[in-house]
Amino acid sequence: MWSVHKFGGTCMGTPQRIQSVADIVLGDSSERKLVIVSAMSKVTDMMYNLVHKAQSRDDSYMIALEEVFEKHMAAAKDLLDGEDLASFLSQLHSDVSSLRAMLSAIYIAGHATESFSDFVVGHGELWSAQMLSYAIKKSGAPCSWMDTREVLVVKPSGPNQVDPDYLESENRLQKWFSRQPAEIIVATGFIASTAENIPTTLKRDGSDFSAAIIGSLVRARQVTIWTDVDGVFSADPRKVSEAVILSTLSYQEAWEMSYFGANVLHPRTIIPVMKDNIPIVIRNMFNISAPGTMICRQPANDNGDLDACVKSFATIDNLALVNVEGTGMAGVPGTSSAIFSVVKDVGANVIMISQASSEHSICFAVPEKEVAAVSAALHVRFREALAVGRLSKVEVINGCSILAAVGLRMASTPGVSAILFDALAKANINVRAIAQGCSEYNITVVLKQEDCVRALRAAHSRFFLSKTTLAVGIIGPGLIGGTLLNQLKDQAAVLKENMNIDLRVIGITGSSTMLLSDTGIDLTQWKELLRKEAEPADLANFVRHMSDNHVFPNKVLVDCTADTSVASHYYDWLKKGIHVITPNKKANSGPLDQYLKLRTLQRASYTHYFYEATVGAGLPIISTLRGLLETGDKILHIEGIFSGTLSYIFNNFEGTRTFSDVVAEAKEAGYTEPDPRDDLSGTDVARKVIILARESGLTLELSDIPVKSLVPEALASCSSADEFMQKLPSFDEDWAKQRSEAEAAGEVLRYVGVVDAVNQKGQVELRRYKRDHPFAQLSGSDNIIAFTTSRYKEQPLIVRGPGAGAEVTAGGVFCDILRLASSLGAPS
Ligand SMILES: NC(=O)C1=CN([C@@H]2O[C@H](COP(=O)(O)OP(=O)(O)OC[C@H]3O[C@@H](n4cnc5c(N)ncnc54)[C@H](O)[C@@H]3O)[C@@H](O)[C@H]2O)C=CC1
Ligand SMILES: N[C@@H](CC=O)C(=O)O
Ligand code: NA
Repeated sequence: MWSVHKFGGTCMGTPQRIQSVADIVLGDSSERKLVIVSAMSKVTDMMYNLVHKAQSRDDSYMIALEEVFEKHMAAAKDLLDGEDLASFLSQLHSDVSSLRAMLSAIYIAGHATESFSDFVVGHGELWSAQMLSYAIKKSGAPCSWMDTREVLVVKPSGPNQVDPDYLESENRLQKWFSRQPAEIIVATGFIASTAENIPTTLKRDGSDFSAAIIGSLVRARQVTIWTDVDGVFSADPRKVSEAVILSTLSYQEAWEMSYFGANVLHPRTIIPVMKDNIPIVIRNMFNISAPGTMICRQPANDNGDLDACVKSFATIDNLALVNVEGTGMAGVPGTSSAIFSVVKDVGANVIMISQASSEHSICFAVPEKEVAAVSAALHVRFREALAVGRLSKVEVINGCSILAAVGLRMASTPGVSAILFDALAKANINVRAIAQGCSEYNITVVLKQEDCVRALRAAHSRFFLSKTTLAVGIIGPGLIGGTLLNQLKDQAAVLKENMNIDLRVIGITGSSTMLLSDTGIDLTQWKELLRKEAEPADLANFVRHMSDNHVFPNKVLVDCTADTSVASHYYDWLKKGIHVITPNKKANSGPLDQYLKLRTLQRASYTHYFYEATVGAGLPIISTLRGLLETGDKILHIEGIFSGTLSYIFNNFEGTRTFSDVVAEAKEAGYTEPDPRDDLSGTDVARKVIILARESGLTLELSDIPVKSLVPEALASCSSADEFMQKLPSFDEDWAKQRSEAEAAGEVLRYVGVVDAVNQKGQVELRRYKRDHPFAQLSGSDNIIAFTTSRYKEQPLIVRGPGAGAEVTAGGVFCDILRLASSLGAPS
């Protein structure tokens, strides 16, 4: 069976590319191959220019012809050698001499007929086909070249348009094959002849049309059109960076899309293969690994998914709507015919039409540059109807664009238009007019031109992005925020590949600068970008940037600060539909009424609020507690070491080491709060106790928790964390004394927090434990949390492990992001 390939001018642009084309052809294992080629890139223009020069009596056509000759001679010398080169060059010489003679005749006459011109121009294809066939023969494969003017017969069918004569062409082709039975045939694209054997061309449809006609004549298995793009995109990639290459398209879909200027074939080129159900594949010769887009009758990826019904989106700008309105139109046959005959007389092209069934108005879109003439002509034609009020107005609305959704399977699938209009509504886009024919392949909406790209992105993302695409905004790229960004950078591709979770950080804000992106910041250089390309930080603008983004369906703000004022906004963000994730303890340990309001909103909405890292960093503390409560267990008592910093300090405050040294180490290791006094004062532990108490149903305020502070009174009023750290050594002796007293009693110091659910109390204190107590066995920044519950009564449920530090905390926040993705529908 035949396989047909077509290579355009870009693919044949240089000798190296012609060699690659030969390699591609040789790599196709089909039984027989027919390869259609265009002229080398720019050659067709050069040839038209020769004719133009000659007929305008410009004798530089001679030099221009010489350039054409040189170009092909140089390419052939690069590509071929020996006898092949010699015979190609001799043919080239003889062709150029006859061209010289013909151009000279054109020069003298000052005129070229269309067939003269077609004869000259067609040489580009004759030469490229011969060069390629020699290049293929070089490898030993049997290959002939075909001058398609000998077989392809066409007749003019309109201005700049021809129709193939299939019967005659097939007869001639069979005769040609009987003379030349080679396995590989390289044929000239674009050129053909009339029934009277006069050279002509396929006009604007060019070599793609040749490939489709010949594909149909030989009943090819497949026609592959090689170009320089990976295939057909779901939307113009210059406008929608998320656009994807479509793996399959139906003939009708390709048709619809080509109308909108998508990089697909001209509709006429599809007709010849369509009648025989021959698939056309569009592939990139510069990226052989890309599978391309297959255009065929029955697209394969029919997975029944509603979202997959729309194949692509396209837009047309610079349109105007004309609205003809009036009570006198309803039920009067001939009104629309009168309107459109006026439009036809003006020569304007109607791009869409819409009329509601009440028939009181009819509106249609025309190119903006044609609307003045259309409007003037309508006013003249309907002067009387307007004067007596049968028509109330002929209105022009300039500055419009069309957005069209194309997809064969939209037909008879309920809900597709609902999704489209919902996406537009969410992006706050006003639709001015709508049209959908009953074939249902295309839904067209007219909107304001300035809204068009936004509308395109909103609609495209709704249908093409995975449901679990999450736009992420990071607030506070400090130790935890920065580590999280790096973890996201390292894991994003894996998540996308394995779980279909697409995480895009579209904003990062610190306290002085912020970095915004509509589609996703390059995380490999976020630090550098934040330094170089950032703008002054403004939290309100940052949040607006998130909520105004209509590319991504789901958004999450991750608060990695320790700031109370940032935490005070969670309620508003959740109200806006933005999910919130945080390791910041301020919201959950702040005023009880605000906490309860936040949690009530969270419960009532489908917007999520996750905060696992607020207690025990990445350790599963909140989730464990939730699991117990939600399955009906009853919390009696929670006791533990909740501070990574204080755990580290007392685990390492041994021997000759001073207390202040160990505190400095904990700070250096990233365990402390931004201000280490929050740890030493016990406030951080008290906040965690409050968070767990409230999670367990207790209604306590932070001030209800008695706390033993380890901050010496004299240092409580230090103006900065640095001053505090500098003055801390003066208290080392007091600490050494407390430690030796405990040691003398065979005990260690441990700073613990307690939730007493039975008595509705909480407590934070420095206790002494015997050396064999589990709390005395910890190391590093370990936290240990023991849950005593109705089910875990004899032996508590214990969670233990590092409870502070950049990697484990950021990991805990990351886990919450994935928990969010999973509640949005990500696979498990
Ligand atoms: N370090 C740890 O092991 C753990 C930390 N956490 C929590 O993580 C959060 C972050 O801690 P770190 O990263 O260690 O602190 P950090 O001080 O290194 O980072 C905080 C960042 O937030 C920025 N920031 C402060 N206010 C801001 C505002 N209003 N807007 C924008 N940015 C602002 C700061 O400039 C800084 O870059 C804290 O809430 C802390 O309690 C939770 C569990 C463990
Ligand atoms: N500073 C905190 C960090 C975790 O919440 C701690 O030391 O535990
Ligand atoms: Na945790």
